[in-house]
Amino acid sequence: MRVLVVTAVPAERDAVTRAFGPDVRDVDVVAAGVGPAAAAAGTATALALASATRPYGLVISTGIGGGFAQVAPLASLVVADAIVAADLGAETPDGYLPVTALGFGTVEHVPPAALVRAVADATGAVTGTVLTVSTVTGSAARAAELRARHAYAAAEAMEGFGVAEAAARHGVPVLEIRAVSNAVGPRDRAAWRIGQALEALTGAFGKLVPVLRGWDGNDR
Ligand SMILES: O=C(O)c1cccc(C(=O)CC[C@H]2O[C@@H](n3cnc4c(=O)[nH]cnc43)[C@H](O)[C@@H]2O)c1
Repeated sequence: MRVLVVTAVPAERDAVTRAFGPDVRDVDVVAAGVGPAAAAAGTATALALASATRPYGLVISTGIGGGFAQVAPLASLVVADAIVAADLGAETPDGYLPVTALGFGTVEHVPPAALVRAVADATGAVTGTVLTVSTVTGSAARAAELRARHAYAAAEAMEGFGVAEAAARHGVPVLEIRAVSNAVGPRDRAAWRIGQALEALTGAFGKLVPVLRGWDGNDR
């Protein structure tokens, strides 16, 4: 099965490809850019091009991400059992409403449960909701607001929902795997551990190859 791995930046792409030996041929890794729009555009382009020759059987959104400290500490791994757009909606006097409450589109994509379990078992990743935002959370109040709205939120990043939307448009299942570089909350760049997170990403993908090869595409 052909697999497309989508990261935001080249450093994440390189961390993934470092995990692969010369025998790994059916995995393509692209750095599509930061944020949901760039991720969706890059993923949709790659899927469309491949559909004319050898379509992809799976898309994986991956990279560094913020961890909700209660469940995902620094350098830990998170695999999404739900990929949720956390700021796609409207601000109202009664609080935030997702676009689904306004009668539009979707705010959640659900990866194949059997594959999520296999990835978690193989990598030791925590399983939970990964939130996609367009603005990195920068305060404890915002982190608490997100956790109150998404009780199973484990991580926050900026690309997963965009990748998942493109994958859904092409009928391809999606995963999101994040390596925690920082805690979701007050902005403290000195506390970010991007290098350690990239090392964890390489370690995770080194363990994923047999899982991906063994997955038959069924969600059970
Ligand atoms: O606060 C800052 O100045 C700052 C310092 C370093 C990186 C950033 C980013 O905006 C990184 C966004 C990039 O990395 C992913 N990412 C990593 N941690 C988080 C997070 O806590 N919330 C959302 N996204 C995060 C994201 O997927 C982007 O690709 C800012």
